[in-house]
Amino acid sequence: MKIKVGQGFDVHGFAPNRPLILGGLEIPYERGLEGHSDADVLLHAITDAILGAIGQGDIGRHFPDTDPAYKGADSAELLQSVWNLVEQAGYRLSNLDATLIAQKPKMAPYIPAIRERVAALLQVDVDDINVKATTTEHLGFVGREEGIAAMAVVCLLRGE
Ligand SMILES: Nc1ccn([C@@H]2O[C@H](COP(=O)(O)O)[C@@H](O)[C@H]2O)c(=O)n1
Ligand SMILES: C[C@@]1(CO)OP(=O)(O)OP(=O)(O)OC[C@H]1O
Repeated sequence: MKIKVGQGFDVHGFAPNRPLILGGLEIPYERGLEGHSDADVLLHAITDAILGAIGQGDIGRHFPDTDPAYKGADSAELLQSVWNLVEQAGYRLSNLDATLIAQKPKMAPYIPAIRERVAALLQVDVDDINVKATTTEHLGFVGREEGIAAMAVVCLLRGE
């Protein structure tokens, strides 16, 4: 059996008058994240982890932030198009683990729905998806509530 592992990391700064989109869901909060797309920092980290696992570079190579086609893009659609590459290459998901690094908002109430949403986007078992959150104990840009970071690790399998 072939095993491939990839990791992803992304950061977006907060901006006023934007919805906060995380894991493909709108999270109730007073500010959203700035970006060329919908700025879904969690799905961007997951997308980069998947691209890393299959040796296909990064999200910016596939969907450049200079391309007007991706202005306001739905990051869920970007993730699904990258997942198609995984399936075409004959890989399936072993498991995916992601961390949201946010001082605010409190993510715990939304984590189950985000897990379900990510599993649905990839058409995988929700048990193979884990999403968690941590603060930085008020330290650094996250601690100053200037933005949100996300990390993800994915493990893909091919063959028996
Ligand atoms: N934005 C966040 C950050 C954290 N949580 C939950 O709180 C727990 C404690 O976080 P610490 O950073 O103080 O270790 C963490 O394990 C998460 O369950 C959260 O819901 N939203
Ligand atoms: C998703 C893309 C493309 O719209 O734009 P952003 O929303 O700015 O996100 P980022 O994580 O900076 O990089 C990937 C981009 O190419």
